[in-house]
Amino acid sequence: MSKAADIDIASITKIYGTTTAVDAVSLKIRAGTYCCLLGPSGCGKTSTLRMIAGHETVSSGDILLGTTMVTDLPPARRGTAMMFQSYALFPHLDLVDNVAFSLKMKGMGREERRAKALEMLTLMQLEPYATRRPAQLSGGQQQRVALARALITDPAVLLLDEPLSALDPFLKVRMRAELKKLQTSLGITFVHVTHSQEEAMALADLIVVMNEGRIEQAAPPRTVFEQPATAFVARFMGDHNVISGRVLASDASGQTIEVPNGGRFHANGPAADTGAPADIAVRTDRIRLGDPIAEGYGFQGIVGNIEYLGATVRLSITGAGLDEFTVVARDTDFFTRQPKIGEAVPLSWDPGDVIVLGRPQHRNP
Ligand SMILES: Nc1ncnc2c1ncn2[C@@H]1O[C@H](COP(=O)(O)OP(=O)(O)OP(=O)(O)O)[C@@H](O)[C@H]1O
Repeated sequence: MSKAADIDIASITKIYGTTTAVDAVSLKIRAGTYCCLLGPSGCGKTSTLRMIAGHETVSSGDILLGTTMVTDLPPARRGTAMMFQSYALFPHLDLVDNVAFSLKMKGMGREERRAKALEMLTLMQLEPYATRRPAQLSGGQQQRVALARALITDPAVLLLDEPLSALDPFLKVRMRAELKKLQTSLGITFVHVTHSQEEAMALADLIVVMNEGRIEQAAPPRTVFEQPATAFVARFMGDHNVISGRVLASDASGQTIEVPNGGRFHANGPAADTGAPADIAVRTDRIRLGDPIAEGYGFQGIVGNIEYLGATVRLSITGAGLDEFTVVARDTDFFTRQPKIGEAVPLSWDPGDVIVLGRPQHRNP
């Protein structure tokens, strides 16, 4: 296999007609990283991937792979390979010829390319099916053929566009583990587009959260989850309550934030201008039910809905001027108190559990 390569994306923009799909995105992906581009539909993640692959031209900006400027190189000369969402297998060719196809395009002789393809099929545990056609395979097996076909070109970077989306939930989890194992054993850089938080958390060393053509945060999964940089990231990753309001008062020790219908909350951290918009987040599993409330670090909420989930119970709460507020209580904590729908309950959290959210940073450090 080729040596893994750093990817250095310098302020790439993609404009389609009047739509700016990718807006001056800069990103460094270290060699050997499993990177997930994560975001809602239309945020620009596929366009970013396709520009790295060379299937889409950049409107401006540059892409460096290792020490090579690849911005204007055709896909086959970049050292990248792409695995498509639909797998794009040739229905009339057997697996060996499907996998060997790109070697044929490069002019490699029949025996040599078939031998290499068989080697790759063996790596993917598909050797017993080598003479079958794609339609005679399961979804998971077809996906492995598509992987074999991408990897046979010996790429430094594998680009994957929603590779698991066609699989049923059970297979998805199994193939996810196989992808991670493959990336670790090959040691090459994977860039994987997904809209699933769970998939990105399970796979990535580096999660790049995108929104409206920009990067909201690029960091390891634990950082993205525990220290979401922006309200968008906190909401998109889930399991956080975002409290949005304006700074009522502020000093060196923190801010008091007022929400539209009068609730007031405290956040430790840097001072901010009075009247400025301010967002904080508190994880849904960090809220205590029934304890005394330290002023500004909780409120009296009304239980709107209760969902029993087994190990935890999810409560939807209204009150204190907040539109949406969720508490995920451990089953034992919930059943000790057993609040009912419509009941007022004290909800509280520790000052250390407040995350002060900032503005999008657009690049990773
Ligand atoms: N060929 C195109 N022509 C015009 N607009 C396009 C084209 N491709 C993408 N777009 C637009 O660019 C924006 C970003 O699209 P992109 O496919 O990169 O997003 P995405 O995050 O991958 O979305 P999805 O998850 O739905 O695939 C969208 O508004 C989309 O409609």
